[in-house]
Amino acid sequence: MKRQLRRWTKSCLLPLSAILFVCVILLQNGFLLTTVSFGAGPVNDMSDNSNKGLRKLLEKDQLTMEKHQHNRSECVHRLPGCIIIGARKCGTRALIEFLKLHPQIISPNDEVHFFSNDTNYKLGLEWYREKMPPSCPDQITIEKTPKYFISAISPSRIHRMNSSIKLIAILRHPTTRVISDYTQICANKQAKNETAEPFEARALDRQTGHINPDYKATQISMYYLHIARWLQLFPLEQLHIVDGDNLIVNPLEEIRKIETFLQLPQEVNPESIYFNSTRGFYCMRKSKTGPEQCLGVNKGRKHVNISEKIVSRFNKFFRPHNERLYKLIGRRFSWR
Ligand SMILES: Nc1ncnc2c1ncn2[C@@H]1O[C@H](COP(=O)(O)OS(=O)(=O)O)[C@@H](OP(=O)(O)O)[C@H]1O
Repeated sequence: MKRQLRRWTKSCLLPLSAILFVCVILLQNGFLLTTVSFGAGPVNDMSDNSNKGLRKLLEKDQLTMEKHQHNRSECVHRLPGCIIIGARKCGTRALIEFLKLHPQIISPNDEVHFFSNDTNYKLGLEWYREKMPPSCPDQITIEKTPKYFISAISPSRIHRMNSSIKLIAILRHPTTRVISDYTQICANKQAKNETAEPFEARALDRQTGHINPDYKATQISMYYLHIARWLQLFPLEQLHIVDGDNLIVNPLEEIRKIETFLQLPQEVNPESIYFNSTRGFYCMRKSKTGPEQCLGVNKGRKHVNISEKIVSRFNKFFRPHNERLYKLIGRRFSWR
């Protein structure tokens, strides 16, 4: 019996180890193939994403590239078909960068300040057109200058250029916007080794302690006043308002609404927008081989500390302005 068992073990052990060996080789090859086919490019950079996401992105990019191929001579400098008018510190940069992920959206890298700046405006529309990157026939050029939002002269100048142009405004909680604005002023002062005046000195009336309505940052957040000026010339259907607070937490939702507004197909690939936990914001990957890109450190700064008492005074101050805005645009925001 013992001898029989030993003979059986001997005869089985050899084929079993051979099978095991082959399995290990196959497994190794399978693993290597996976790494090679999805591993090209900056996989190591994409800490927040899986290989599956990258594969989808590569496939979609390929299809999109084929669909939007153009003869170079058709692509020329064109005036914008849409302008992001502001408001400052509401997420205008993030918005345009996300929109540029769409193959049919093209935009200059810098703010042009054409309609809000008399010196630039005097240079004429040809100067402005040249500032736009070349766009192909199925593309729309979008320019963004947050200053237009508050500039009294910009709506009529834009209207004169193109009365059917599409406009995008982005708004966020008005008090948060004021604090973000003041935080930026402090950071700019600090960079020059200077100190900014205390927030209270700028934002509150020295005698009464009430909100100072003449403080520029407060004025910008009185959205009703500015939007009303735009709507004197442009119909509401031509103005899309982005929820800047939602853009921070759900950028794709806001981008989809803009694709609809601009009558573009939904082609911003969800895999190209992802949350970067180190930055605490959504970042993007602009091309299949490009690295991940987050906005600069001047976006998403830690806000200066403003007391609860002053914050609630601001919230109360903005309430009637917000209500007037809701009535004007037929839509509410969840600003408390
Ligand atoms: N994805 C992403 N990454 C970084 N920052 C983001 C993003 N989405 C929205 N935001 C918010 O954008 C705010 C800055 O707004 P703007 O770009 O309009 O500022 S500026 O007026 O052009 O200086 C900035 O405001 P602060 O947080 O107050 O700095 C951000 O909150």
